[in-house]
Amino acid sequence: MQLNLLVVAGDGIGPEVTREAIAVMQTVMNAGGHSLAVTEKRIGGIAIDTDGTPLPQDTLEAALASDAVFLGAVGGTKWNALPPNTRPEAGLLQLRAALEGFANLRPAFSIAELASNSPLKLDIVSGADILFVRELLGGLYFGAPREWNKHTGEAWNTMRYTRDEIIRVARIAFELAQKRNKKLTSVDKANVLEVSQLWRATVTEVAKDYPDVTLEHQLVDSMAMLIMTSPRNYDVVLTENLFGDILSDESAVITGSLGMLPSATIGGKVNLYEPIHGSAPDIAGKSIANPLGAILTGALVLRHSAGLEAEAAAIETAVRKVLEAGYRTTDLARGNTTDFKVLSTTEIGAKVRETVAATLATTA
Ligand SMILES: NC(=O)c1ccc[n+]([C@@H]2O[C@H](COP(=O)([O-])OP(=O)(O)OC[C@H]3O[C@@H](n4cnc5c(N)ncnc54)[C@H](O)[C@@H]3O)[C@@H](O)[C@H]2O)c1
Ligand SMILES: CC(C)[C@H](C(=O)O)[C@@H](O)C(=O)O
Ligand SMILES: [Mg+2]
Repeated sequence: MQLNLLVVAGDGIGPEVTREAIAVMQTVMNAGGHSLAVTEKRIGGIAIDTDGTPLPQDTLEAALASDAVFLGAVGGTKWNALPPNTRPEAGLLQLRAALEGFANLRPAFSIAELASNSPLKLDIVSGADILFVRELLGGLYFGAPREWNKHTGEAWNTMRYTRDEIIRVARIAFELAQKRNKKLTSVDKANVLEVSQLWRATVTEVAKDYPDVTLEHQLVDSMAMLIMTSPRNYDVVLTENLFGDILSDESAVITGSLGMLPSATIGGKVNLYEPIHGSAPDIAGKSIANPLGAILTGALVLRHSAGLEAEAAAIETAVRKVLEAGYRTTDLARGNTTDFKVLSTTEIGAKVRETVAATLATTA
């Protein structure tokens, strides 16, 4: 098969980690007689600098014409003073809205080889495997009115959801729970917010169609604590947009680094794939960024947009084998340094490619 992938690498470490992810995908697809046709376009700060807008029209058109979109990261200190609607991040939000994907799947898992990387105790993280389903097109991110009134010194945003927006993302979460451990935890703030009361009532109603899935509701503040104290209690976790943004970064603590976690956004016209981390201005340009989250995002592209399950699994296995062999990026290099070898972004990417190629050659 041929997959037409639009790559928008963006800013900071975005291009560094994206390069490695695409190279791994190319290796795997070529080995299986498939082809990955890559088109590259600008988004974010780099697009502001060259085109005067964070989402140029030709990027948007190429995205809508592609089979899938892969985004590295956007943003950086250079553009921090801009108002929200012209910042690099606005380009990403416009792209998400245009592609219409509303279910952002964010796995957060413990990897045995990295368990000692987590500040959490081994017996707490070991075996944890959570799938966040984060609603991506609603809530405070897109609700109107929104404004910072400089004259009155007031600012406001609107957390808004419709019943239909909640139903469609809840259905995806329940269907995923059916294929996993049949447990769904819905996160809200229903003790304070009307929008959360609607969320809870609607999810409870949708649950009637999925009697094999156990539904529980959890308030977001206590959930932030429970995810750290008992991550193994959770299977699929359904959240509105902002709660999912926060809880998924927090859950990177289970894995040991924000640089490890992938995401896939489904349900719209074209799927969008992004590692969950940002442009990491503090480490950009040093070739020390961890590309494994981006590489695992590549596995999600193959699984959800190319139907290549075995190839996706081969990438995930290769990442584990590279860690098992003791290779680490700087963010993962905690503990006794004689136990592992620290590699650069490009070096660890090459290790994943070698490993996946060797695995595919033996299984061919
Ligand atoms: N999808 C995206 O494009 C996206 C996501 C999050 C943040 N951002 C943007 O990124 C910029 C920086 O935000 P931030 O600093 O709050 O978050 P960040 O995710 O960029 O970085 C947080 C911390 O994690 C580290 N980190 C992140 N990814 C890493 C990786 N792959 N390897 C090693 N270490 C890694 C960074 O060095 C930093 O110390 C902001 O402009 C923000 O808006 C973009
Ligand atoms: C950059 C920003 C718009 C984005 C978000 O808040 O969704 C990021 O934090 C993420 O997690 O993908
Ligand atoms: Mg985030």
